[in-house]
Amino acid sequence: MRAYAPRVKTGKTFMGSQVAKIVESKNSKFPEGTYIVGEYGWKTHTISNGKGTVSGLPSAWIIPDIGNLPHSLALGVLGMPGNTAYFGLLELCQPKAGETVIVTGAAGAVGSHVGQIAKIKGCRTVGVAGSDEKGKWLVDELGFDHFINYKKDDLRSKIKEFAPYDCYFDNVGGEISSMIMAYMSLYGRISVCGAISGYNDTTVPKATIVQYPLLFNQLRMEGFVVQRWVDRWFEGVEQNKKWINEGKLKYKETVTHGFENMYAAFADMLRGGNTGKAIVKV
Ligand SMILES: NC(=O)C1=CN([C@@H]2O[C@H](COP(=O)(O)OP(=O)(O)OC[C@H]3O[C@@H](n4cnc5c(N)ncnc54)[C@H](OP(=O)(O)O)[C@@H]3O)[C@@H](O)[C@H]2O)C=CC1
Ligand SMILES: CCCCC/C=C\CC(=O)/C=C/C=C/C=C\[C@@H](O)CCCC(=O)O
Repeated sequence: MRAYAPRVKTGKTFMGSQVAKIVESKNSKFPEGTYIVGEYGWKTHTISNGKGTVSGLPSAWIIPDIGNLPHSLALGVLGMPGNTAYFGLLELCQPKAGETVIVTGAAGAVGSHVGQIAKIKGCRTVGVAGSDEKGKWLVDELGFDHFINYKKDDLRSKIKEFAPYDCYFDNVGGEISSMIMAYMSLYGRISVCGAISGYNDTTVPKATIVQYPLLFNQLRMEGFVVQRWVDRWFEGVEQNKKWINEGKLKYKETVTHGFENMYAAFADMLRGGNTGKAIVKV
């Protein structure tokens, strides 16, 4: 992925987070047998001094008591993507009951979670994703009110049909986002989470002007990286766990088996092959 390439030099381990079991320890804070989340990259085994990583997240962190839920959720709905949805939506968009929230990348780990939090908060929710199968899951199982298939539908007319939007949670950037911004309400809020539509671009794309809607509708647009809320990390995890246990928050994992299939799983995720969180089980 070209956008990330400057952070990953040739010959270095590729970035990634993992759930791991501690098999041997000389650190009493991380006893043998405990399950942790660590940002160790694409590895089968890691030797760690237990200190934080460059990202500033509380890495490695011991997975809190999650009852019978699978440990892999600490990579998704009970981990970094879950907190991205929780803080990125609630802090930046501040959705209120009765408002309309639109989210792109809606069937992914972050997007599917964002739409459900919006529903929990009493909002009308519109999801944008790349297949009708994903749309069916969003509407029939997760309770989204509307779905737009950006690969098939007449995008602008669909965006217009469900408008205006009080909140836009942007996972993809690019032209879809420019279009959505043209259909926001007065004082709408945009949380810029990601720009996956451009991560593999080889040239700097030309952009549609977003200043007009920002100006005339007096929108607020703010980017974030989830590390911003590192001090409140376990607030997010605990709240998401509570919603799962109350049956208000559902999740899906797309699981690939085998370390040797890591690259294929990663490339497939970029092409939209995953629904919910993409996991590789080693
Ligand atoms: N700011 C932050 O702190 C964080 C940001 N992120 C960002 O959030 C976004 C979602 O991450 P995550 O939930 O983990 O990933 P996802 O699980 O959503 O997987 C990526 C999805 O993106 C969609 N996609 C791929 N290419 C395009 C495109 N050209 N246009 C529209 N959609 C596309 C695909 O679904 P489809 O079938 O719908 O095309 C694919 O399944 C990413 O941009 C990621 O970088 C993630 C974590 C933290
Ligand atoms: C450097 C250019 C990147 C281009 C995309 C930028 C932002 C979007 C994005 O994907 C942000 C991701 C943020 C990730 C945050 C944390 C991870 O690095 C560590 C996760 C550790 C964990 O507990 O899971």
